[in-house]
Amino acid sequence: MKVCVLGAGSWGTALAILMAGQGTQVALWHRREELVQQLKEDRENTKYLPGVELPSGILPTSQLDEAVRDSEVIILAVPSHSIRNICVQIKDFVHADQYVVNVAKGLEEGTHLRLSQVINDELPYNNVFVLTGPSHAEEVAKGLPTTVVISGEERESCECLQDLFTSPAFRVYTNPDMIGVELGGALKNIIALGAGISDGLGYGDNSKAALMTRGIAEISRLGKILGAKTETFAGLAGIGDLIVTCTSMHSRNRRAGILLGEGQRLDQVLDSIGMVVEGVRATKVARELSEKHGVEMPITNGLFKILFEDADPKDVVTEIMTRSNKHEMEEINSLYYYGWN
Ligand SMILES: NC(=O)C1=CN([C@@H]2O[C@H](COP(=O)(O)OP(=O)(O)OC[C@H]3O[C@@H](n4cnc5c(N)ncnc54)[C@H](OP(=O)(O)O)[C@@H]3O)[C@@H](O)[C@H]2O)C=CC1
Ligand SMILES: O=C(CO)COP(=O)(O)O
Repeated sequence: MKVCVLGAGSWGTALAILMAGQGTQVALWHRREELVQQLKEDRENTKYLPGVELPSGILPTSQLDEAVRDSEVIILAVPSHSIRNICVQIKDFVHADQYVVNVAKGLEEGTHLRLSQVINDELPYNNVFVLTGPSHAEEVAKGLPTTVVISGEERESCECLQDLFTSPAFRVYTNPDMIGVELGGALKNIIALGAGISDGLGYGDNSKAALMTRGIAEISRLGKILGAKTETFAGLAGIGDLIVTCTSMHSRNRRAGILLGEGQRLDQVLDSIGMVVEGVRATKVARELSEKHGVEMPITNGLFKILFEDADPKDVVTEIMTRSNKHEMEEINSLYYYGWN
């Protein structure tokens, strides 16, 4: 199969390396000609993924129409806020039989749409898929064992893409729950910012475990209302991605959180990370969704106050910790289930 990857940031480049390593021909599109020239000359993405050689099967290009027209599979690897724009740019030369695979993790600001819905809006005749899960670009590019999930509406085409992406070091599972896998990928970034803040404040492993566990609880609460299967949040696209993002120094969300916890301002933090920190926009959208649907999301709410209302992270932690007492599972299952009246 011929493939194009739109977006030569860290994830687009790593996926191109993965597929080219298996003999697939990959057009790697980037919007800036100077970066394309640098990729061609050095055979390395020194800005976004330094230290990994680009296999010969990768063709860097700034010609969007050529890259798209020649491909059977189009992989969208730009940040979530650019997904609609890239679809608008390609809609005149996309064919209905081309598969579109989104690998970005986020929700659209304003509309609250999941990214597959945004893509469907602009490319209504294409089959849309999502590839997600615990997968830092730096490790995938080095061939370190990784597991992810692919989701889409048709089982057969999902399995076909499962085969395309699978390698001995990259194991792909299918999951038909598009809503769940997309929400898991988008919402874990909020909790990862929180985990970073906790680290930046000098809090310990207990605090991080609390954030991760109560984080997946609030993700599941919102996800259930939005139509996801709660089991999905116990899988790779849920707790799996949450674990990797909250614990890894590769995570831009966690690193941004650390700097915030150390007292830096959001604009300074985003400048110094220099790559997309999806959790910031996701926090805004998730907070609006939680208000719209009346779902309690104390961690997301706290993050919103830190990011957009200049709240002191320590005060936010105190506020979260001193809410009224609760049962652990009350939001998800009836207490009768546990044998209590
Ligand atoms: N990095 C990772 O490990 C993983 C990332 N993801 C997700 O993949 C998505 C992309 O992340 P990642 O590659 O890491 O991001 P990076 O910040 O590394 O790179 C983003 C790339 O997108 C380009 N870009 C930004 N806006 C536009 C636009 N409007 N049109 C065209 N190109 C644009 C940037 O170009 P320029 O250089 O010109 O600014 C840059 O090449 C995110 O949603 C992220 O959550 C998912 C799994 C793993
Ligand atoms: O989604 C990711 C890993 O699965 C990447 O996370 P960051 O954007 O926080 O680096």
